[in-house]
Amino acid sequence: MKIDILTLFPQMFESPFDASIIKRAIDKKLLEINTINIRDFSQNKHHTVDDTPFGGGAGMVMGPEPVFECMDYLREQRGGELGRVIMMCPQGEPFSQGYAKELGKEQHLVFLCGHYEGFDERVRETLVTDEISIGDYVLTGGELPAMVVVDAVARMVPGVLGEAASAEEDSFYNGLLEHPHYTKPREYRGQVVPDILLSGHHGNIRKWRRRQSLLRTIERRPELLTQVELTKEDKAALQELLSYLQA
Ligand SMILES: O=C(NCc1ccc(CNCc2ncc[nH]2)cc1)c1csc2nc[nH]c(=O)c12
Repeated sequence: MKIDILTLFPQMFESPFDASIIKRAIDKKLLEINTINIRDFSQNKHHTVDDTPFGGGAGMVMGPEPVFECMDYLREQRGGELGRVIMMCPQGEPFSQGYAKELGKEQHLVFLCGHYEGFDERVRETLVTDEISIGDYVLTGGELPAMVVVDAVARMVPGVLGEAASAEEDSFYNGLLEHPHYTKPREYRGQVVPDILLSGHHGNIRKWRRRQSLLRTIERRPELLTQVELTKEDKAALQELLSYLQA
């Protein structure tokens, strides 16, 4: 997968992609991430990229020229056509694991990171295929959101995660919250690991973990349960948990 990121702050992207899974994916040529400085495509002698809004009001708006010029350059670089062009913006569709899976199937993604009050509307109308928000809170720009989306999408690219992790990943898609995890030592500062996990009974361990996931989901995110297909065993466990909780 090839990823192009249009931004005013390319340097922000150096370290997050220079570590861990993403770095390995880049080294394995599964992923290529390029950043392009929108300011390099400003036509005026002061290299400005923003200006005051028509109609008045606070803040500045990112002008259309540098972005259109940059996209022309990129289109030419990429042999005439671009993949999905994703504008990061607070008004966008809320990002999700499903969205990450969908984007993980693409060969080429272009990310547009905004600043100030965002882009001139003609950018959205003409160049953008997707608009994504990473949540209902106000950040200083689109760069961190772009990093979040790139991170989640990169994990979906075949070969980026190890086989084991991706199999484990599928269990995440069952939509429940994860069960507790433990590792050595068995006892630490008086807190012990549940015996079941030391029993070696893999069937019982699987059951225990599933029940823990159900319990944790009920306690913290009950609304997730409506999207999960529950097995007979799950429903029996929930009945038991509910009767226990009501007791
Ligand atoms: O570009 C992003 N943020 C910078 C930013 C923040 C605020 C404003 C609008 N200015 C104030 C206002 N509110 C209502 C009217 N005017 C524009 C741009 C961003 C991209 S994805 C994302 N996901 C979650 N949160 C985010 O902030 C983002």
